[in-house]
Amino acid sequence: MLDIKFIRENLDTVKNAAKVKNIDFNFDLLLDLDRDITELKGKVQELQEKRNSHSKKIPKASAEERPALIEEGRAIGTELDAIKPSLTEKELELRNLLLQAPMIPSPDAPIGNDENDNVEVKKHGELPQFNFKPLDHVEILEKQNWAEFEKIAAVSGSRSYSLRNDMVLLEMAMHRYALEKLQSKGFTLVSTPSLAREEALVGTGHFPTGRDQVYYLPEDDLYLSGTAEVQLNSLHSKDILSEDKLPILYAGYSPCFRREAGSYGRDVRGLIRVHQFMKVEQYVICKNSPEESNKWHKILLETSEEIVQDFELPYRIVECCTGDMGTGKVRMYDIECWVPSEQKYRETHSCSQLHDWQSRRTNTRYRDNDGKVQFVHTLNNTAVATPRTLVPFLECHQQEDGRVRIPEKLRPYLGGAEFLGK
Ligand SMILES: Nc1ncnc2c1ncn2[C@@H]1O[C@H](COS(=O)(=O)NC(=O)[C@@H](N)CO)[C@@H](O)[C@H]1O
Repeated sequence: MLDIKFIRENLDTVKNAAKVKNIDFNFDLLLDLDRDITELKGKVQELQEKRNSHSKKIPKASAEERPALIEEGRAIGTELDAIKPSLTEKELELRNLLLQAPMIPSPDAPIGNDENDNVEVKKHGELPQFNFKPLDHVEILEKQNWAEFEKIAAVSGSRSYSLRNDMVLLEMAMHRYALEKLQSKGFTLVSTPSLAREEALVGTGHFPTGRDQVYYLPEDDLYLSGTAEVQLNSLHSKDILSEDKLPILYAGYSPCFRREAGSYGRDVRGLIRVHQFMKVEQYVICKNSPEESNKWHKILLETSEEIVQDFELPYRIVECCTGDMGTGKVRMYDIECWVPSEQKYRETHSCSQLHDWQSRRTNTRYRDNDGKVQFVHTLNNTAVATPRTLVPFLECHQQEDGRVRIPEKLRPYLGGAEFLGK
């Protein structure tokens, strides 16, 4: 969320942010509301002062003056009561609008419309060359009895899957590997619920615009979050942390749920786009400094690169353009891993810095060493998300005999096995 003062004083900058992010935002309505609220607050203040000075006269007044004075005081109170509901309504309307105002993107972020305008900034790893006809990930899974789709779809609906046998162990090995790596880098491991209250989804920026992507449980007024970022981002809501406690590094581990509304027909086969998946999430709260945010953005990205390299997957990094990064982001990189059956790179990680856009929503602050209270900066990145990561993994490591080679770094988590499958 932006500071309304910032918008008043930098209207062109904020209008440009909406333009380059293709966000249709009604600044005139926002500023009209802002003006109305300022006027109404002025009126309330004036009436309260009038009522205070007025009420002081009553004890000193004579018996015949008193009834008129009391009546006038009552009239002021009635006028005040008449203003408050519309002031409250306009303040709520302004807040809801402010929640949709776009964060200013980094001047270094590429300007563009959508993912086609994302810029490739790095490529790593040789693409696999097969001297046999490679299978796609669904064929590998079915050949090895490593997953089931049809029967579970009859039970759980579309975009569901169940992993079986060694695939369950491989998925856990990937998460265990990522969690241990993050722990070794000083991250606090946190298993989080997927259930979340509305304000936690507002806190990350998933609400108000992304409601249609989130499962809702009306009886309990709870939501199923699509990422542990939601829970981690509200853990310190309303806190005033001390600077020496920063940065806070969390590795969140949770089931993630997504409705994938609007993705009808996309990636309907297999494990790329499902309704429920597991993710290890890197999440950082740091001090209010663009340099500090850039430093952690780089660390988070490099950590995920290490994991992808340890999985021996060819990948590229793209910097997301302004039209693809979303409302709250300052800067965002995706890691995309090579999927042979599609002959293209597919997103497996998303690494973002948001400065104080989220912390203004959760009111997460810190007292700096000069005693000044400031909003923190937040960042997040995927460490590993399955089953999507299994797709490049199975396809790139498949052998002609149908087995799948296990990269050296993962073998200790799979009883030392060099291959899975028969
Ligand atoms: N519907 C889905 N099915 C399977 N995997 C998914 C799905 N949606 C996202 N993912 C995985 O989760 C990763 C992170 O999702 S994200 O929305 O891009 N980003 C976040 O959630 C951030 N909190 C960083 O993790 C994606 O890169 C992808 O690997």
